[in-house]
Amino acid sequence: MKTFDELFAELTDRAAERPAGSGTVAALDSGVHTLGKKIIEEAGEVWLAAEHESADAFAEEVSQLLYWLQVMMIKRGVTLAAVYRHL
Ligand SMILES: N=c1c2ncn([C@@H]3O[C@H](COP(=O)(O)OP(=O)(O)OP(=O)(O)O)[C@@H](O)[C@H]3O)c2ncn1[C@@H]1O[C@H](COP(=O)(O)O)[C@@H](O)[C@H]1O
Repeated sequence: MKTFDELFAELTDRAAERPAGSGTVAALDSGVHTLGKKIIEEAGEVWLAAEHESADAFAEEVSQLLYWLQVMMIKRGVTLAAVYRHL
């Protein structure tokens, strides 16, 4: 288990070190347009899970949406602090 901030740190390392086989590296290389479509897809899955699935299945979909949002943040060079400023 990891926190939101811990995942962001891990993904930031992946972006810097670019280890072979990292799905995050491949996702970053796919570009903002592709990442945007993935975020929309995952958001849809969150919505459907909220309406039709268990709490645990819903939580899993939320975790995936958070992952893809973090990948987009890293792609755009946006830090957690920049986001937290708006909360
Ligand atoms: N938390 C995640 C995470 N959440 C979601 N995903 C990706 O998002 C996809 C979402 O699954 P779906 O079922 O919606 O999509 P799918 O249709 O099965 O998958 P696709 O065919 O669309 O890729 C997963 O298949 C993963 O590719 C994640 N990929 C990685 N992580 C974590 O990120 C860290 C770095 O991972 P790597 O870069 O792969 O080393 C590790 O701690 C991982 O656990």
